Amino acid sequence: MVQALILTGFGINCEEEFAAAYRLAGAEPTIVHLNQVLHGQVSIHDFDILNFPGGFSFGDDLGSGVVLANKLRYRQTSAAGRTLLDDIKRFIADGKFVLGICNGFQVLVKLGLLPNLGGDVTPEVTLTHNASGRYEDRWVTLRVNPLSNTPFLKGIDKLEVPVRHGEGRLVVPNDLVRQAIEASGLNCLSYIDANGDGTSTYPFNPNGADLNCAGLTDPTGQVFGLMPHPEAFLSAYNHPDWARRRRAGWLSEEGEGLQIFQNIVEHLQGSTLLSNEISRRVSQG
Ligand SMILES: NC(=O)CC[C@H](N)C(=O)O
Repeated sequence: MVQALILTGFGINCEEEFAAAYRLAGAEPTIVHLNQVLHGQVSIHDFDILNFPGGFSFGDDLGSGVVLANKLRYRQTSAAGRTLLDDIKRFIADGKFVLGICNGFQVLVKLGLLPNLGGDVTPEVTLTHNASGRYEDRWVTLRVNPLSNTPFLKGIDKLEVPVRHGEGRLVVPNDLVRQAIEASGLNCLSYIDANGDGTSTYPFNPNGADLNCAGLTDPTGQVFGLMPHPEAFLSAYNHPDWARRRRAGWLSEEGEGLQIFQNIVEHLQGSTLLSNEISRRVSQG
C-alpha cells in the first residue's frame, strides 16, 4: 500500500483533511508531529510521499512558511549534522514525491524546493501578501498547464477548489526565472476567469499572483505545491453549489480535488508494481 507521511504540529491545521484524501484515494496516511521527524524518531524514507499541509505554522511569524522552512534547512536531525532538507533531497533523488498545500506550498517555496530551476534548493520566487491586502476565503477555478509533466495533474484540465490564505501572491523576481518557469510548464496551475482564460483580475485571481499562478512543480514533477486546497473538495457536497449542479445532472459523488490524490497514488502503485516486476524478473534470471 502507498504510504503517505503527513506532517503536523506548530500551527499546521489541515492534516486530517489531507489524511482523508489519501484514505479515499486508497493509500495509508500517517500523521506525524514534525518533532518526531526532526528528532529522528520517524524516518521519511519509510514513506512514498511526504506531505506539508496548510495552516499557520509558527503563527505566520516572519512570513508564512518561513520559520518551518528554516527549521528544515538548518535544524540538525543527527549528530552527523544532517538536516531534514538533506533527507528530503535524498527522498526526491530516490524518485519519491513531495506535496505542499497552502502553508505547505509556502514552506516549499521559501525553502527553494519550488521551483528549484537551478537544482541547488535556493529560493528563486516568493509568496507574499495578497494584492487585496486581505485574507481571501473563496472558491476559484484553475486550469492545468498542458506543458506540465507532473503525475499529480495527469488527465485534469480544469478544477474548482477553495482558497483560504493571506499570503498567496506568487512573485517572480525577474524575466529569466519567469521564462524558465514558463518554458518547462512549471507554472502548472493558473487562476482562470468565467471564459476559461488565465486572469490577473480579482476575485478570479484571488491574490494577484504573477503568471496568474496557483501552483508550481519542480522540473522533475515530483515536488508539487499549490495555494488552493484540493483536500477540501473530496466530496461533491463540499461544493457550495452542489444542489444546483445535482439538478443540472452532475452526478459524481466525488469532489474534483480527489483526482490529484488518486493520480499520485495510482502512479506510485504503478511504479511499485514495475519495480516488483523487475526484481522478480531479475531473480528468475
Ligand atoms: N490555509 C493556509 O494554509 C493559510 C496559509 C497562511 N497561513 C496564509 O494565511 O497565507
